[in-house]
Amino acid sequence: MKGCTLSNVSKSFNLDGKKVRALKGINLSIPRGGFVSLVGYSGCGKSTLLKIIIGLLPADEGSVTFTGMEGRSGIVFQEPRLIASRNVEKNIALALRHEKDPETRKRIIRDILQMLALTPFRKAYPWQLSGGMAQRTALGRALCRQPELLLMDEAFGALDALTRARLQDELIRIYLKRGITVLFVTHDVAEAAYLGNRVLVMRKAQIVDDIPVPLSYPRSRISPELLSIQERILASMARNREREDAEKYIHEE
Ligand SMILES: Nc1ncnc2c1ncn2[C@@H]1O[C@H](COP(=O)(O)OP(=O)(O)OP(=O)(O)O)[C@@H](O)[C@H]1O
Repeated sequence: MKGCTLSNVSKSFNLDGKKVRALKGINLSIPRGGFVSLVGYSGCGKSTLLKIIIGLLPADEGSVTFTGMEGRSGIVFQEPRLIASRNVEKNIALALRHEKDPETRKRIIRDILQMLALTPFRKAYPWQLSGGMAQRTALGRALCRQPELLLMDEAFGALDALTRARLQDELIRIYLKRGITVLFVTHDVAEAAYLGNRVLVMRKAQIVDDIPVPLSYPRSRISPELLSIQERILASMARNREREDAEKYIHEE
């Protein structure tokens, strides 16, 4: 299968002298061209998983391999992380430092600005942008290196509902147009179901459920099919939360 495969990936951290297990024997296949959403309660290991895939953190055990892909990845975080002294265009250009040809660089930046409706704001500085524009700039910075795999870590989590809905639709448009592969971490079950063609549920360092979303794009946010998938995700998370509470209770006793 073409795509990104995680085999038996584990990761622990030391926190105040205690070992915290962030990932435990993760096995996961993200097919090329897939849109995978990942949900789970805070601290279950979602961000660690993304950081290992993109190479920001090494795994303690296991491997990440790309088949039929070169492995070019881009990541967008919850906060846009823009450089305050650089305007939109220059923030995006930073990701293109490796591109030696100035004409190619200009063309890529122009296309990205246009695609994300940022052209009129290309000279604006981060403090002059709305939250949505700043996040679109961060998305532009990730996209200009033409990633095959786009990793999104609660990327729309800080936006108001309307801006968030708009950016979700923009992301679907880009996903369909560019044929990229997306791994999208979110706390929002409705967002996970609306965007993904598969929703993974994580609990305590492990993936415990894999729920397909067999609906074509564009989707209705309120179709009975989508709502029933949301119910299924919520039920899976609630089941896992109950198990967690029961384990805590047994432990405390
Ligand atoms: N650099 C670090 N040092 C120590 N512990 C860490 C570090 N990074 C993560 N952890 C721990 O690893 C676990 C998983 O963290 P991670 O950030 O992956 O969770 P998450 O599911 O993304 O949480 P959230 O939804 O709140 O962002 C947590 O218990 C966290 O405290």
